[in-house]
Amino acid sequence: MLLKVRNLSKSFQNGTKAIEDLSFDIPAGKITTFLGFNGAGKTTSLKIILNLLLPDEGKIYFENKLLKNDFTPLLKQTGVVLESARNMFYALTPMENFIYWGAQRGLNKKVARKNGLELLEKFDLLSKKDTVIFELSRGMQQIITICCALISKPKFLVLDEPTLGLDIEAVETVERILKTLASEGVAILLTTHELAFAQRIADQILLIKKGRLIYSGSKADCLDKFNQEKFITVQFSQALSNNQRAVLESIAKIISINNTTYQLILSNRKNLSHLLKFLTQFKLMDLKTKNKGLNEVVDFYMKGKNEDGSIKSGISA
Ligand SMILES: Nc1ncnc2c1ncn2[C@@H]1O[C@H](COP(=O)(O)OP(=O)(O)OP(=O)(O)O)[C@@H](O)[C@H]1O
Repeated sequence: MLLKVRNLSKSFQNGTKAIEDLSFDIPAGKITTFLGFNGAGKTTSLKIILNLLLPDEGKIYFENKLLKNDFTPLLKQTGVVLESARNMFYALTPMENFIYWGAQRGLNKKVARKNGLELLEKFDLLSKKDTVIFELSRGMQQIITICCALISKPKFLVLDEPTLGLDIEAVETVERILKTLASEGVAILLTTHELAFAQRIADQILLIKKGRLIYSGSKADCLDKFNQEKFITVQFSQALSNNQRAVLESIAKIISINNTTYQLILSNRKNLSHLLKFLTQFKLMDLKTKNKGLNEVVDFYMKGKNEDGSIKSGISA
């Protein structure tokens, strides 16, 4: 495991308990997405990991070594993109920024230039190497920010709200870049409020509520467990008889009927073949199934409700 966080807690002087007893792992080659409402404790956690803030309690292990007072082994291998404009010098070109940020990381000009050129080429921005940052689009600026964070080829990349203010195309580019980096073995930890982006990009999810971790695990497991119940909408060509309805009800729960359209919940996947067999005797006008996404998962945990407003399914955190 690249990074292990154990029992992290932090309160501020004004009495705010920002995080409490957080434990999680950040593996290499995966994108871990930190989700939670404003004030949940995401930035505080990132700051502690980056040694910008001291925890009251807790331990951090990097490559299985406990970091005590010296975070250098972690910081040397970490690139950071914070949610602000302070990641770059806007009056300088990408190449000048690479040389500056490279020097901060102990790289000489030649190596910084070489690494910078490689990154620009990889992310299709070679033609902008000598354009001042001010003159680049917001999306390009964000890519250059990520390149600056990657200048010394770190194993770990931390990004706070990397898609904030970006248009769809730029979000897609950031997504492609982060997925490429993860496939090359970089461990990525990012915060985001954009759940559709998180759903596309996350391998792992950390869900934090009022400073406490309420879900930690793979996105696939999380969605799979959450989708044990299948939501199915069937439109028949004509209304069902009472008998037919009773048979349908013995297979799936009918949650609403609108003319010939039935909304069903199938809580047991074994009943799927029974349902399909039942449906083959009818002329169907439409059939839809809907999987719950991360937005429903977050709603369930954060607001305590699920799709139909009740709390009756989900996973235990
Ligand atoms: N320096 C500080 N002094 C006092 N309280 C703070 C300080 N920094 C953060 N907090 C409080 O700690 C809690 C967690 O804040 P944090 O910034 O970590 O949340 P967040 O999840 O990153 O929120 P956002 O999504 O808005 O960035 C909040 O209640 C916040 O007001």
